[in-house]
Amino acid sequence: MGDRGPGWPVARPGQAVGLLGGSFDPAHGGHVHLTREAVKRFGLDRVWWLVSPGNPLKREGPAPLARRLAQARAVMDHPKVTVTDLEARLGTRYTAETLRRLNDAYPGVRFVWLMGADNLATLHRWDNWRWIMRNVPVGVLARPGQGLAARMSPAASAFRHARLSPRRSHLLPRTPTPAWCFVNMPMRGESSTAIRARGGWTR
Ligand SMILES: Nc1ncnc2c1ncn2[C@@H]1O[C@H](COP(=O)(O)OP(=O)(O)OP(=O)(O)O)[C@@H](O)[C@H]1O
Ligand SMILES: O=C(O)c1ccc[n+]([C@@H]2O[C@H](COP(=O)([O-])O)[C@@H](O)[C@H]2O)c1
Repeated sequence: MGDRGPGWPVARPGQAVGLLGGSFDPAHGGHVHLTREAVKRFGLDRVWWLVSPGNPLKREGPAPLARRLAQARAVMDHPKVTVTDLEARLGTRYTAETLRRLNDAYPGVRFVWLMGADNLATLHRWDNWRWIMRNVPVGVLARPGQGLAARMSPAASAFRHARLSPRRSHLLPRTPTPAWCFVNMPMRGESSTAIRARGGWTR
């Protein structure tokens, strides 16, 4: 089974596992809400929060990984959700590389990449973003003020043909790739930037 080591999360072949990558600097109610909605709407068996060693596009480094992990675990308490430092264990920062490695390490597991609408709007700046869209189902969840930018984004245009209707969102983990689905949900305005700005978290 690939190169899994101790402390790695568990998943069985056939299970649908959502991956929410993020800086979580800090984690907040918006992440929790996104995760609960994603479980319901995409029919996920598990969600793993991949607490990033550092977003390759962000100039300023985040708070230390151990502190972000501990805070995320305190915020997210759900039997289907695991908060993990898998990317640090793998030595990856780029999502495409993480996904390749996880597909090798967990054969038969149906991974779904999860993200808020703001990330779809800038996905075309990510390393190997077309590979991600072609090889992994992507579930996008609404975020305040980001709907138009996401729908008009280069990634949404390039993969227009691969968009799954939100009415069929629960089929996403089993839909042949490329496949992505944008679902609306009651929106939550929390952001890590806002929390840091009001002094609720220091790096
Ligand atoms: N309130 C929210 N609603 C929907 N999605 C969200 C929300 N907050 C974060 N996300 C999504 O969660 C993932 C991880 O987000 P991240 O850890 O960067 O939090 P953030 O609040 O966006 O942080 P920052 O403000 O520092 O950029 C991203 O895909 C992001 O789009
Ligand atoms: O692979 C890339 O090029 C890439 C560029 C920017 C962001 N990402 C990933 O996107 C996820 C969200 O990042 P963030 O900092 O907005 O929380 C996180 O898993 C990052 O590693 C990935």
